[in-house]
Amino acid sequence: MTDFAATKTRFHLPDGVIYLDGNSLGPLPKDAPARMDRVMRDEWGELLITGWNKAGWMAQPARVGDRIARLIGAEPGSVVMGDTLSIKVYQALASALDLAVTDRKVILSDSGNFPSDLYMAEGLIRSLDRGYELRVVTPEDIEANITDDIAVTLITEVDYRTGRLHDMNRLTAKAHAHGVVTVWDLAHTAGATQVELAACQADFAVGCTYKYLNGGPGAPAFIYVAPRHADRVRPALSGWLGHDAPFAFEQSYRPGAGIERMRVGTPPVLALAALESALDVWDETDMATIRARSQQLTALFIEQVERRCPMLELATPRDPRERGSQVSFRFENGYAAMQALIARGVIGDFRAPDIMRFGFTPLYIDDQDVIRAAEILQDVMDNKLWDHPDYMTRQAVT
Ligand SMILES: Cc1ncc(COP(=O)(O)O)c(C=O)c1O
Ligand SMILES: Nc1c(O)cccc1C(=O)C[C@H](N)C(=O)O
Repeated sequence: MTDFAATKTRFHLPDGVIYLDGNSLGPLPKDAPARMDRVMRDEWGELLITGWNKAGWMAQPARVGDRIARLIGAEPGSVVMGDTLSIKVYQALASALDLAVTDRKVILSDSGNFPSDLYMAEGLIRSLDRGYELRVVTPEDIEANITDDIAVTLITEVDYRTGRLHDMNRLTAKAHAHGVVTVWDLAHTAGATQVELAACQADFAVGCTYKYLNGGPGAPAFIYVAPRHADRVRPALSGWLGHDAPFAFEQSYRPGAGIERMRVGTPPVLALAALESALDVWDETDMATIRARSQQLTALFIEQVERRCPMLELATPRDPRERGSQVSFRFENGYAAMQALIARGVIGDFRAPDIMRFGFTPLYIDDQDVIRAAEILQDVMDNKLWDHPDYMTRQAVT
C-alpha cells in the first residue's frame, strides 16, 4: 500500500496547476532545495575538495544507481549514473556492437524511437566505419524483423509520442533466440511502468531521471549492464573515472571493475543531490503499485476525454497492458489546443505533427485532477478556445 495523498504533499505544484507533463520533466520534490543547500554549504562550502572522500561524492554514481536499480528490476551493482541519456545510448550501443556476432551489420530500431537515439546510432555508425546499417521499421514490425542478420536491437520501451509499450520480455527472448544483443531505452519507463531487467535477461539499458523520477532539469542519466557482461564490455567512452585506478594516472586505459567502467568523467554532485531527494519519495512505494494506479488514471482520462471530446482521436493503445503512463490524442490544431489548455492551468505537451500528450504520475496526480483536466479540455474543445492568435506561434521548446 502506498499513501498517494501523502506522496502528493512531497511535491511543489504551483497553485491552480494540474501537471500532466511529468513524462517530460517531473515537478520539484519539496525536500530538494534544502538538500541542495546542505550539500552546497556543508559539503562543498566547508569540505571543499575533501568532499570527494568525506562526503562520499565519488561513490555517489553507484550508490544512486542502486536506488534506481530497485525501480527497474535490476541487480544491485548493475546501474551507474552520469552524463546525458544521449551519451548513455551511445555508450550502450557501442558496447553492445562489440559483443555482437562479428559479421552482423544491422542495428534494428523503430520509428517510434526518440530521434536522439537514432541520431546517436547514426553518429556511432559513421565513426566506426565498419559497414553498420541502422534499420528503422514501424513499432508493429519490430518483432518480425528480429532475425539472424541483426547485431543489436535499440528499442525505447514506451513510444514517446503514442505511449505504445513494447513487450520487453517477449522481444528480449526472441532477440536472444536469434543471437541478438539488446539495448533498451527506459526514458519513458523508469518510474512509469514495471520492468524486470534481470528477470527478462536484458543485456543493456539506459534511461533518464528528469521525467517520471523527478530528478530535475538536466538530471543525470543511468546505464545498466547485465552482470554477465559487465566485466567483458569495452567502453567506447573510456574516461578516467571508468579506469580501474583513476588516481594512479596511468598513461593507458584499463577498464574498472564491472559497471564502474561505464562511468566517464566527474559526477554531477549537485544534480545527484536533487535526484536523491526525489528518490526518497520513491522509497515509499514500489513499481507494481505505481503501475496498477497509473493504469487506473490513464483509463479514467481516456474514458472522460472520449465522452467529452469526440473530436479528439485516441493515439494510445486502449488496452492498459499495451501502454505506458501517458495518453495521447490526435487533433489537427493540437498545438494551439495545448497552448489554450496550458493557459487554463492544465499542463501537457504537444508532439508534431498533431499529438496532444498527457503524462500520469500517481505520486502526485489523483482522480480529481484527471476529471478536472478533462472538464477543462472539454471547455477548450467545445468553445474552440484554441482558435486564438496567441496560441498559434510555436515556441522554441514545445
Ligand atoms: C527515449 C529518449 N531517448 C533519449 C532522449 C534524450 O535524452 P537527453 O536529452 O537526456 O540526452 C529522450 C528525451 O529527451 C528520450 O525520450
Ligand atoms: N529532455 C528535454 C529537454 O531537455 C527539453 C524539453 C523536452 C525534453 C524531453 O524530455 C523531450 C522528451 N524526451 C520527449 O519525450 O519528448
